[in-house]
Amino acid sequence: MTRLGYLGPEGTFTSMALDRWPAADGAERVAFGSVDAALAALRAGEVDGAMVPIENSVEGGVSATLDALASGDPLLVTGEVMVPVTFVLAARAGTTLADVRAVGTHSHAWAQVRGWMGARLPEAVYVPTLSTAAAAETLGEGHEARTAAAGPPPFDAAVCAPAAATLHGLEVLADGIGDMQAAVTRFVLVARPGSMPGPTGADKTTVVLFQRDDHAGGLLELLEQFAARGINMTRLESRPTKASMGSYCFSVDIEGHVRDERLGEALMGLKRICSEVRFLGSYPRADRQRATVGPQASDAHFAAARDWLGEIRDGRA
Ligand SMILES: O=C(O)C(=O)Cc1ccccc1
Repeated sequence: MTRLGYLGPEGTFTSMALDRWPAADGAERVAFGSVDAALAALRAGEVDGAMVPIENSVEGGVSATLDALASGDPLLVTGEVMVPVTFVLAARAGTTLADVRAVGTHSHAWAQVRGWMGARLPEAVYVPTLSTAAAAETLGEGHEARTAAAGPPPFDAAVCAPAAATLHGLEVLADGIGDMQAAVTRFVLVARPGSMPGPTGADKTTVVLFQRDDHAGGLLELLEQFAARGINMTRLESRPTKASMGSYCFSVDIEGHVRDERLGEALMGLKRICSEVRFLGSYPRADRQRATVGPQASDAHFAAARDWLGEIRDGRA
């Protein structure tokens, strides 16, 4: 049976992403406490795939995921899932808003309820937890008994999904507390290199680019490889390589599949000018939106240009 890891426990937004992933039907779900743990288990062959958060429409990239994919044994993104995120403030029965002195949740959730917290609980102390559902679980009935934790939970309320509050028998003190009601998180299904989904016409490709050296216009040179071939970018982030202060790599999502001519040409261009190009996969877009292809950048245009060059080289033109 296929084993799929995810950032758990049950009730996280990541578990909801797995619910929406058709291939997860009938698979064994294995919860991990962190993105690093899930990806380490995948690299070690303990699971066949892992669902992890990568990007949020309010807070941006999930650094733990971007960094874990940018280094270590190669992994491939094989699909993406979008999940609308709505947050509740949940607590043990009998707790009122006035009792809440400390709030536990995942750092990405905290960043998305900052406005509500500032207005309604400005004095509340933030206690980071490994996931939103882990915070809810800590407040859940019997937690102390199950974990032999000494003393009460280190917070009075959790910011989590409504389902996590229900799962752990918590009362909802406030719902819809996200600062942006339309917040969406993007999750990716990651696998060990092997089979890659074929092109569908509505694909995304993820790469991490490492510059050869630091010089004026360096980033522009990388981006020109996409611009010159009519490739649209959907995400660009710089992340520290961690080697030294000021050393960055660029994590990029582009529209299209590595089998598309324009993408192949761009990746070859990048391979020449970068010290390393880490290919992290081509996979169908969650919204099935077809790629924007710049003028004269279709496969047919590239094929015609290659034929023309071939004729010249062969002395036929
Ligand atoms: O902690 C969770 O529930 C997660 O799945 C990570 C997360 C946290 C906040 C918004 C989206 C995903």
